[in-house]
Amino acid sequence: MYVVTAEEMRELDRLTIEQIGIPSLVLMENAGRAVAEEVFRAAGTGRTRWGVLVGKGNNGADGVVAARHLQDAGYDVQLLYVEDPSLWKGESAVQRDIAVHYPLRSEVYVPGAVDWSRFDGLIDALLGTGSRGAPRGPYAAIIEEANASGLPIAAVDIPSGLNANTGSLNKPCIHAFLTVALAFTKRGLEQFPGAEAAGQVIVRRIGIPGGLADKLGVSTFTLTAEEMDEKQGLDAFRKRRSDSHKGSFGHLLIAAGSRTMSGAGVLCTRAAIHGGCGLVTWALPDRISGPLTGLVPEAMLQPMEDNGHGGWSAVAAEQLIPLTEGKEAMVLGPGMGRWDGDTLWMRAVWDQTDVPLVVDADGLNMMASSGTKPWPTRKAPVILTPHPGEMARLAGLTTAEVQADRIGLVRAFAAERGVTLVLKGARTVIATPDGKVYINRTGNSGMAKGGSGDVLAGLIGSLLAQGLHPEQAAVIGVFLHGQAGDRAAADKPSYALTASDLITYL
Ligand SMILES: NC(=O)C1=CN([C@@H]2O[C@H](COP(=O)(O)OP(=O)(O)OC[C@H]3O[C@@H](n4cnc5c(N)ncnc54)[C@H](O)[C@@H]3O)[C@@H](O)[C@H]2O)[C@H](O)CC1
Ligand SMILES: [K+]
Repeated sequence: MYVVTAEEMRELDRLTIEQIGIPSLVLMENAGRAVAEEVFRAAGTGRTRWGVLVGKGNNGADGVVAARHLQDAGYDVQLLYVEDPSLWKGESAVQRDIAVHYPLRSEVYVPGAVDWSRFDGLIDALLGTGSRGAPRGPYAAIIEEANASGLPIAAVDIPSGLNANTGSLNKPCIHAFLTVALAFTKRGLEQFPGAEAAGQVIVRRIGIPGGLADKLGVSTFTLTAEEMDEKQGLDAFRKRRSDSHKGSFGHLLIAAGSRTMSGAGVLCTRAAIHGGCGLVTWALPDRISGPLTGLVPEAMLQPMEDNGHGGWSAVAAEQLIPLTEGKEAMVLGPGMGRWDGDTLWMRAVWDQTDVPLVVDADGLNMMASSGTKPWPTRKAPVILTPHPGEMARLAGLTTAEVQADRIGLVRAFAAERGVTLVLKGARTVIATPDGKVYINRTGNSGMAKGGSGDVLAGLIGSLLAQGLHPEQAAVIGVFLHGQAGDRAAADKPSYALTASDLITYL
């Protein structure tokens, strides 16, 4: 599904109206009717007294249309105009006049004077994609009162106060249980904290042709299960050739684990095996290889020169590099730890190997220690899998800055570095070097635990080793990782979910 910015949405509206010739009022009628249908679906015949909070722009006008349709369906509806509607222009004025003649009951909002107990629910039609900055004046006051009322709020297009492009919340911002996104979902509805403020997001067509988004070059997407099958080839990938042997599914090299973080290597290796690749070789410091023998019996262990403490510092890059021969991909980083000179070491591996490479955890930190200057584009593809903290170090930002506009950041970073980038966290985003961004919707808070990332790195490496394109490996890996978490969370409380469960449920 396409995910648009406020600017893209405005342009799509404009093209539909001016070039296709669908009048603005027709789009608005479709929008308001869709909102009414979804509110009716959610509230049924139990909660029938609805207040509609109406702003002065087109978002408010959509709300007036919704009010008409809800009244027709038998609801008791009251418009609350946030500003004096006699000053309104354009479509808003048209809808205001229709409301007078229909008639719909209306009043102008006076701060502190609304008896909210008259309502069973509210429709937020205050601000949409035309809003700028934090809600001001009476808009701010009515949002505060509406939130404080405790009533369920259904938002038209976006919750008022949400930054539609980044998902950050202005103060104040409506907290909705339902958001009816018009024509396309918006970036801000698909990233936290916006996704939380929006509640359930339902996208409704209003007459803007879907193909127009492609024409305009919209390149941000969410992926439904159906789209995973059809567009990302997940269905085809699941069908393993019956005349296959272990050599058919690739050989993955994993460089991971050290004395205090051996589990990262175990999880990564197990996830890789469960992800379907034919062979996995796990390179690890010699001292820990003994105790771990037999823990992952399906993998081959490659003990490396030990520094005496189960660490990697004695392993020359020249010892690791030849191990990539005959491998289809490599994962580097989970639980490796850090040591003096590790950045140069990592750079040597980067420059002198030509297998597709997944860099995670300490591998990313080694890269970050060289500063923010991009490393030369590798011959073979690279997938970086940072969490927000690692991303911050790579980009020379704070974690808060990373989280403030995840989509904008990953798109720019992936393009600049020529890598596929997986920025983890609730609603993981994946950016490709050619400027596409995918937002993942699977997964849950039970996965917010140490080890989840190691599983993801191993899984993506496994998919790369099986010959998937880096974009496909990253998108399918992230999707399946979250889906495994969702299946696990259906069987046990999310508190009790473990990274090992993710592997089981793969
Ligand atoms: N034909 C169409 O274009 C369609 C649009 N749809 C709906 O329209 C909104 C976007 O409407 P727009 O008129 O561009 O803006 P808003 O209603 O979001 O904003 C109204 C108005 O509010 C003022 N304002 C802006 N920021 C603030 C603020 N922070 N505090 C207070 N006031 C603010 C400003 O003057 C704006 O003009 C879209 O979301 C859809 O709901 C329909 O979908 C149909 C097609
Ligand atoms: K709104």
